[in-house]
Amino acid sequence: MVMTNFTGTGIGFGAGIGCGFGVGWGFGGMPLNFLGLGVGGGCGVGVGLGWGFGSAFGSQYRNSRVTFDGTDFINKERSEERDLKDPAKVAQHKSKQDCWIIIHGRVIDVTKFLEEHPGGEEVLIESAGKDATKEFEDIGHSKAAKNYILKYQIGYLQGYKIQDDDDDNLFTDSYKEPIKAKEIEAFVIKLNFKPKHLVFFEYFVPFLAAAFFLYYRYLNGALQL
Ligand code: HEM
Repeated sequence: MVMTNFTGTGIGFGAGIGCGFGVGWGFGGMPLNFLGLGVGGGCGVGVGLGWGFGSAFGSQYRNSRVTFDGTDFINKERSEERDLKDPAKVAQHKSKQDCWIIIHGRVIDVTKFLEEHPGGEEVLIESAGKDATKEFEDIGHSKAAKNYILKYQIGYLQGYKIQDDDDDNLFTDSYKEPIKAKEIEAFVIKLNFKPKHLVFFEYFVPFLAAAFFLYYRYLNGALQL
């Protein structure tokens, strides 16, 4: 789970004066956004429910699934698994129920991809637990196939040497700068970043609006006495 800032229209409880506009602090945006600050229109004096106009700023709950450099990281735990794999350990995953293969030094868990593979599951199972770089390249797989490799990659093979003759940038570039778990964490932390002025809007302005409203009610009462 990560928190991100959002902007969007929203519904909020707002204090309105007369038949005019009021400032509200409530829910904004979809889905599951909260603490939004919006401007709402409402009739009458008092606290009412108003539809937000314009922009609302706030915090948003979102799933921790992030896409980075073309790769989906389902969650933090999975990104931490992107470590170096011992070849002996890889070799143990050689069944249909648990099928890992190595392509260009990347360890890929293709168990969930077996049925989806256009070339059939048999060829993948035959190479299970082993390096299938040659077989993979012999077919002349497309860029889409290489993206699948990034998607299902769970780590790198221990002791694998970066090869200068990798002829595809998709792989060569990533080898030179493999994505490490720490970088992913930093990426997520950046998503959390909330500018100071948003904090001001979220907390100070609603209290200010409430204070104005109470002052207005107080003046009204005082004048009637
Ligand atoms: C042992 C290694 C592999 C062999 C021998 C192999 C074999 C094949 C063959 C024969 C085809 C052609 C099917 C056809 O056109 O009828 C194919 C297509 C395909 N394979 Fe593989 N494959 C291997 C590994 C992989 C891996 C690891 C992935 C991705 C994780 C993958 C993804 C694809 C995709 C997406 C296609 C569709 C055509 C394309 O986009 O290139 N394959 N494969």
